[in-house]
Amino acid sequence: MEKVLELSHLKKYYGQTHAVEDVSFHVNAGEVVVIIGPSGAGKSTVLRCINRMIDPTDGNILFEGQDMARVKKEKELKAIRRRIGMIFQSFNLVYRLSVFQNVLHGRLGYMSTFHAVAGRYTEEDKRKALDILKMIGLEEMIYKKAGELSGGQKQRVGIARALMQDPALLLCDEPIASLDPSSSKVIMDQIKQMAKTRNIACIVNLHQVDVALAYADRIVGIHRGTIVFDDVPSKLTGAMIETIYDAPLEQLTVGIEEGIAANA
Ligand SMILES: Nc1ncnc2c1ncn2[C@@H]1O[C@H](COP(=O)(O)OP(=O)(O)OP(=O)(O)O)[C@@H](O)[C@H]1O
Repeated sequence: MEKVLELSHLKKYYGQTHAVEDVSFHVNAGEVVVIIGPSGAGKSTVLRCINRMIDPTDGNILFEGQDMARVKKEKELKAIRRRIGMIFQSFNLVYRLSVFQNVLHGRLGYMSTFHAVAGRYTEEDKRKALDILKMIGLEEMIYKKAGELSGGQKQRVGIARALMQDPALLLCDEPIASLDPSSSKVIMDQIKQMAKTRNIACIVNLHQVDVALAYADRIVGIHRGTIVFDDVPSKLTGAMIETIYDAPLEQLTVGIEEGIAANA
């Protein structure tokens, strides 16, 4: 399998706080890797280091053969980031703009500053946006303002925007944290389907262990900035969940019972 991303000894320190201590793992094309861990374990920090929203303290971030950690020029970063889509808990849409315009924003990284500012998208980009919106079941919403959609619909627009980038890697930071269970299922189904049909490597940060078990090809468990588990879902035991969350199972409320039942 083709390795899309490889992290080696990634570290991120904020003064005395070691947010990420020594993280190494990889993601293959078409694979869904779910990162779980308690609040403050370092999950978001890992994702934000990968696309250099924040600068790592040390380590390597090999993406499509290039070390993201060593790229200094903004122009080079912009070129690499085109191939990394990001999906956020808070959607990060422009609510006063239409669904269609929000989706087209996925092409901004490919345009000159002049064309981007003027909103000059090519006919091909517009066709592509329409195709993706159809695929994701939102074609009837294209002229609606993004702010008028439900949470689940907003996140589908977020997915469509990421797909417009033709990403090799998709980073999803708590994509279902603000959604109800049925919308969560739709979003997780679409992320998984995208990974498989378009051969995109996906990293998904999640709080819900049951969802991780249902959707992950591999689960990475982080505890205090360090990886304590990296394996297929069937290997995640109750004892390991206690280690990751540093608490007895009965005190945990992160979809543990459902998760254990699914793995029993
Ligand atoms: N900008 C920052 N300055 C200082 N400390 C930070 C900063 N961002 C994160 N941290 C610290 O780094 C650690 C890891 O935070 P991070 O947000 O990555 O955790 P997380 O696992 O994503 O948590 P959650 O599930 O609650 O989002 C925490 O101790 C946090 O307080």
